[in-house]
Formats: sequence, C-alpha cells, structure tokens
Amino acid sequence: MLRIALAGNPNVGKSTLFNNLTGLNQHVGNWPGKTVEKKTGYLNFRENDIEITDLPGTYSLTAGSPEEEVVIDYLLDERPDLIISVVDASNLERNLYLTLQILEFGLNTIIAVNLNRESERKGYRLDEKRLEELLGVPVIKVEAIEGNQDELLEAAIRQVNGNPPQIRYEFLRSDAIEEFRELLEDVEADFPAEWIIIKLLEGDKRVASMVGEDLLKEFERIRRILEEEHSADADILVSDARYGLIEGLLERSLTRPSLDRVTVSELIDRAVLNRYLGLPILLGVMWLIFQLTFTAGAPLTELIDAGVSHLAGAVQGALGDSAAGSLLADGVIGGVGSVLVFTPNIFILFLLLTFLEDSGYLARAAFVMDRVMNSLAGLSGRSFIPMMLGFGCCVPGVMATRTIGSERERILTSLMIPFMSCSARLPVYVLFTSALFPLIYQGWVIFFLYILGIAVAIITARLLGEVVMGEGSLFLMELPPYRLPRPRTLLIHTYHRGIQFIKKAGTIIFAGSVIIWFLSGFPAGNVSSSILGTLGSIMAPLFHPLGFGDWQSAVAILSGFAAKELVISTFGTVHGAANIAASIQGAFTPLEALSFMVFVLLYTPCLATLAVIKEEAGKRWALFSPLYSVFVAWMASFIIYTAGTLLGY
Ligand SMILES: Nc1nc2c(ncn2[C@@H]2O[C@H](COP(=O)(O)OP(=O)(O)OP(=O)(O)O)[C@@H](O)[C@H]2O)c(=O)[nH]1
Ligand SMILES: [Mg+2]
Repeated sequence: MLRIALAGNPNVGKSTLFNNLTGLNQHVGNWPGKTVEKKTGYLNFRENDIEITDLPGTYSLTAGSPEEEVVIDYLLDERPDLIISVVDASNLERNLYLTLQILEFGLNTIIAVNLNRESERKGYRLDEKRLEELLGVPVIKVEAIEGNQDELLEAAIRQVNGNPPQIRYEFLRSDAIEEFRELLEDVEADFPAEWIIIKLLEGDKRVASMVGEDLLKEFERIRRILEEEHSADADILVSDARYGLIEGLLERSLTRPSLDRVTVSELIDRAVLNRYLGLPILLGVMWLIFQLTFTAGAPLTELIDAGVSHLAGAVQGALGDSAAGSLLADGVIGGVGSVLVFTPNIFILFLLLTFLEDSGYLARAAFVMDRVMNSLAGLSGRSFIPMMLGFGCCVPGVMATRTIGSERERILTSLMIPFMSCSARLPVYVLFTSALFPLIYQGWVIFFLYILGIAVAIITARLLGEVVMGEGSLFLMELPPYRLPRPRTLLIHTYHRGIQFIKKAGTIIFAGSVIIWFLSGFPAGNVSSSILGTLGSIMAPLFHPLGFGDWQSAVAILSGFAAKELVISTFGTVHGAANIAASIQGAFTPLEALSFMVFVLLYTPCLATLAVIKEEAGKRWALFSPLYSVFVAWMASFIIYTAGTLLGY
C-alpha cells in the first residue's frame, strides 16, 4: 500500500483534489481553514493500492495552532511514502515556502500546481517543466476540481522510487555548521541533519528536546557565530534563505503580471469591504438568504405538506382506530412527516450557504465583522465564520472554531454558536409564523429571531469573556479571490449537507416520534392523563410565566433537547400532521408564539452539538452551555412576553 499525503497552504484545493481522487466528500469552500483534522481515503490506480491523506492547510511546519500540530505529527510519526505538495499557481512565492520545508525534511515530494486557469487569467505564466528541472522535483499542473488525475498519479508512483533532492542553503555551508553536522551524525539517524539544524535555528522546541542538552549547548555557540557573521537572527536567516531560493526559482520559471492591473476581485472588494457599505451589504445578504429560504421553498413545502396529510388520512382510513393505524398515522407520519415537510427550505438554505462559502464572500464577511466583533464581543472576525456555518448546522460550526488561533477565542466562539439559528429550528419558525402572523410580517419575525440569536451570542461572549482567560489572537486571514461556484459542486455539497437532515428524520426523529407516540398512548384513555401528558403537566408551570404553559409545549421543549426538529414532530405526533397549524392557532396568541420561538431559539444546544463542544472546549464548558442557555432562554422569553403583555398584545 502506497501512502500519499496532500499538504499545502490553506485554500489551495487539497480537499477538492482529495474528493476527486477518492470519491469522498470532505468539506470544501472558498475560505482558508476548512479542514481541521486529517482524513484518509483509498483508491486503486493501475494495480497500485493507494492510501491518501488530506491534511489541514498550513503555512509552516512549526507547531503553532492545533491544525498545524496535526500536520507535523503526521509527517513526523507516520512518514508517508510521498507528499503531494499542492500549490496555488497565483501564490507560488508563499506556497513554495511550505514545499521547501517539506523537502528539507527529506520526504519524497511532488508538486501539484492547482488553480492554473485563474492564475493565467490574472496574467501569470508558469513554465512547470523549467521549475521541475531547477528544483529537481516533479511539477504537475492539475485541475483539482475536474477530470482524471492520471498524470499526477503516474508522477507520484514514479517518484516513490526516486530520490528527493537535498535542499542546501548557502548560509549553512560554514565550517562551524559542518562541525555540528558531524556531531549530529552519531545522534539521530531518523531525520536529515540539515533539517535538524534548520529547526534548531528556528527555535523549534520539539526538535531541541530530541537533540539533548549537551548538543544543544554546543549548538547555541554555533548559532551565535552564525548570527554575528550575518548580523541577523537565526530564524530570519532561515526564512531569508528560503525566500531567496524561491525567488531564484521563480525568476527563471514564472512570468508575472504587471502590477497595475486591477482585478475584478479587487473591484468587488472596494464595495464589499468598504468602511460604510460593508456592514449594510452583509446584512442585506443575510436578509436575502433568509427571505429566499422561506419564500422560495414555500410552494414545494405546501405540496409536500398536502401529500403528508393525505397519506396520514389514507392510512387512518385503511387501518381505522387500531393501535397500528395510530402508530403509523400519528407517530410516524405525524412526527417524521411534519419535519420532512421542510426539506425544500432546508435544501435552499444549504444551497445559499454553500454558495456564500464557495464564492469567497464568507471570508469577506469575517473581515467586515472584525471591527464589530472586536468592539462588541472582544473577539476577532475569525469567529464570525463558524457562526455563519452555524446557521446551517451548529456541529460543523463548532468544529470550525479549531482554526482560531487563541484558545480563549475558541472556547468563547464554541459557546456562541448554539445561539445561531440552525436549520433544525427552521420548522418551528415557519410553522409558528405562518400560523400566527400576517404574511407581510412573517419575514421580519424570522429575521428578528436570527438577529436576536447573534445578539445573544455577542452578549454571551462579552459576559464570559470576563471569565475565560487567555490571550487574544491577531486576525490574519487571507482573502481568497471570488469564484463563481460551479453548479455541479454547489449541488453536490448542498446534497451532502441536506441529506443529513433527511437521515436525521429517518433515525433520531423517527425514534423520538415513536417514543412520544407511545408515551402519549399509555395509560390508554385521555392523552392529557397519559405518561406524556402527566410529564408535560408537571413541567408546564415552569413555562407559564413565558406564555405557553400547556403540557404539549412543555413536552415539545423537553424532546427538543435531543434534536430541535423534535419540537415540531412532537406537536405533529400529539395533534396529527394535518392539524398542527390549526392546533397551534388555537393554542397560541402571536405574542405567546413569539415567546415560544425565542425560547426554542435560545435554550440548549442539541446533543450532537454538545458532543462537539465537549471535544473543542472541554467537558466543563459542555456542561455549562445547556444550563446557561436554558437560563438565558427563560429570561429572554419572560422579558418579551411580559413586555408584550404590558404593551397590550
Ligand atoms: N475553479 C477551480 N476551483 C477550485 C479548484 N480546486 C479547488 N477549487 C476551489 O478552491 C476552494 C478551496 O478548495 P479546498 O479544496 O476547500 O481547499 P483546501 O486546500 O482543502 O483548503 P483548507 O482545508 O481550508 O486548507 C474551493 O472553493 C474550491 O471549489 C480547481 O481546480 N478549479
Ligand atoms: Mg481542505
């Protein structure tokens, strides 16, 4: 088995290439920092079994953030047979910097130059054969997103048996270094001496501990000689040497565009990143997303709704009042069907979010929000990307916090994300607003809920910011160029995200609905005296001050702890799929509905989200999060309901 790893800077197309080669579906999008864990896939190419690992994007091989750690650990411990160093053709200077570090390490490497069309449009011309000759490493132009990658794979298989070139920097050819190199030969056979020297010059702690005290002392002496000789710090000498080498290579293999060209990306950015226009544009984009999600999905939703009601009716008619009939019609169709009705909205939302991510706008949103996040929440714009992802689903949102440099900001952001209105809350919003608010207000009510979520998240960061200690991080993020996402890619990603919703309906919602149905039927007789009704009645007084003190709401809220879709499916099971809207109309006033929706928005992350919060922020915060959010939800609903009542609504 041939073990190949994909390494490179963030956002150069590693995961795109990985997906293309393995047929898997790693998260891709047009912003740096999507992949945070390594992922392995397999393929067979001309009788060769190949294992491919997709690594997180990094700029260097010096451990800093958790995802850099992943890459370094992998390279040090697992030593793949070959590295495919993926580089962006428009950013070769910076991208080859990482390639050189991989070569220093002595690993077999080939270079895959991606995004060629884009760079040619910008006016770059790379002579890849010339670069290959100069560097001594195969250089292949690829189009990661499409077509077969035979040329790349052939080169890879050839290179596995080849020899990686030894990178030797001029400034390391001094007598003092040569002496030290000899000393090293007795110590460490596993890594190239040159690499150890470079890492020591860069001050890498891990390598320092590998070498041992005595040699380290000796090295300190040599380092000082070197620094005096060149009158510069050792780590600067190293990076200068790398950039010097790269410059020399590109000078002879790359034609660059003249500098005064203004790209389309720059033109768009002048508006989108404008001091005054940036924020209104972002708000406009968000408003548009939510409008489209709810309105464009409506006709299809109604159609499915009619279908589900019809089906429930037919089943009831065929099986009569038997237990089986009730289980199917109320439990399964009522519970699962009432959630599945919203599939069109969910798919549209995911399509739009994917477009936002893939076009490059999401990275801009982070920039625009940087100032806001800074002054309001004491965080950087980096935190805004996971928050936006949270509108789709909080689980990938929390996972995306890992690329945030500071631990403090990582924890705070993980605790903010559950307040983003994820797609599971959408059925609640749609049902309640459409049942109780006039058409012209519906969009605004939902938009208010989204904004309220963001506001509570920011207040949360503010409050907890006083408790969670640690250093902040500098907000350094590249702006990727805008790209018009391809319909095919958009559809594939939307499909993969949307299908999770349907899977969830078939598993956890299904199980939940059956349980709810069961609990509502026993002991037989009146539902309100069933186990479910009793449980609900016990809890109901807690919610009475919030305006929804009936047992059904209490039970719906309770089941929503597992997954928020269950809030609606509980109503579906208790009332029957066809009657949800009517029974909501009967049970709630608009004010009570608003209070209920606010509660559902804010109270507790679902179990899946809690699991990732535990992963990213630790057990203590995963315990804290639901307690805190239930408290916040109760307070917010109480304030809204009380204020509304006083105002006469
Ligand atoms: N047009 C075009 N776009 C590409 C190509 N390869 C990648 N992209 C786009 O470039 C962006 C980044 O791709 P990813 O595969 O997510 O990049 P990555 O290197 O895995 O990024 P990180 O995981 O963040 O380090 C996505 O928007 C891709 O659609 C390509 O060959 N052609
Ligand atoms: Mg990736």
